[in-house]
Amino acid sequence: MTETIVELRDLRREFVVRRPAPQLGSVRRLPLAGRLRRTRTVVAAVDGLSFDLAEGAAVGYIGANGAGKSTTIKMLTGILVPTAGTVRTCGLDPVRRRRELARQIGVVFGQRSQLWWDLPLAESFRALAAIHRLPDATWPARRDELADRLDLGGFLATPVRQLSLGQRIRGEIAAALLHAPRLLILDEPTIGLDVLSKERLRVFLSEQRALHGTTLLLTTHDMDDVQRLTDRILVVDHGRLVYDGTLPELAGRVGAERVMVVDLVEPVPSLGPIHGTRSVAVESDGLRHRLAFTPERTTAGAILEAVGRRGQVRDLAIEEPDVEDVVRRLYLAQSPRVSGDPAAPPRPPLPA
Ligand SMILES: Nc1ncnc2c1ncn2[C@@H]1O[C@H](COP(=O)(O)OP(=O)(O)OP(=O)(O)O)[C@@H](O)[C@H]1O
Repeated sequence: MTETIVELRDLRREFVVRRPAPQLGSVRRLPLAGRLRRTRTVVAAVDGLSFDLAEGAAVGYIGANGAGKSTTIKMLTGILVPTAGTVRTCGLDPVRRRRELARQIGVVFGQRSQLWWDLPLAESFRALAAIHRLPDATWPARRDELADRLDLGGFLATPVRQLSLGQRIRGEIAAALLHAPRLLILDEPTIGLDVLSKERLRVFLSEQRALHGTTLLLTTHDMDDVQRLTDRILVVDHGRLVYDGTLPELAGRVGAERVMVVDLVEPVPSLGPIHGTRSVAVESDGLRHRLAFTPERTTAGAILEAVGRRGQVRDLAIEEPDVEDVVRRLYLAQSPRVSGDPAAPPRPPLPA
């Protein structure tokens, strides 16, 4: 049976903020503070989250800026104490058993470093091996494997402050994996990386998962990361879970369309109505047609057959829905507060 590696129940974390204007999110007013008469408000950064992660899963944790992703990660890893609710990571209370937990998880915050800035990368690895009490007989081989897979061999003697961003992030990931954690949490790991570095990192993470069964929890604004690395997404909005399922299911649910691009042998200015489709564009004087459709209303096969009756098809491609657009649609459908009513209660989550 698959083990549950992360378990959240009604998890809540509040922050007290002082500002004059009412804000988005779940807000409870406290008495006015001092003579400045500034309003003290309590913001629920995480507002009653419940979900489980199964060991071996790869999960994208996504949401807009300020949705509560980092706050959740901090509670999962024992950095922040929850205001209410419970969290268990690897079966442990992350705050009370933070040290024990540290041996079972690896965490990478894209914008913060766990490496020693002035030490060569190799020395950081040595220090981490000592902290995790890794046996001398095994950890150097693990380091070498990671250095090889992450292309770090040439930088082991370089002080961390002299590494490029991409080299440092690879170093951070090697450091987080040195002790072979069961759970790897990545908070915006590819932020600021160029296209090639992002791609290399994704290949590496997929390999690690396949080789070691490492559970992956990823927060990112990069939807390519989500698409390439995860098989389940959790979408959070104002500290609440608004979707739990797969990306294709979500695309279907919010009515996101696929687009069939058909190239014809001879130009046809208009294909006329084709059941279940909408003409998005006619290009190259009628040689290329773009037809939007949802899998609920018709199939690619049926469209192709209908197009074939109107002209000879030379080539075709199907463009999947833009993931950013899918998530944007979910946000708009889900949260009336996004469209300007701060007091409106959030709608219940879409069922998975
Ligand atoms: N220490 C803090 N004090 C006050 N408010 C905080 C604090 N940390 C977070 N918040 C607030 O809690 C909310 C959630 O923040 P959080 O950093 O978890 O969001 P996020 O989803 O990780 O955003 P981003 O994608 O921008 O990193 C925000 O409104 C933020 O301003």
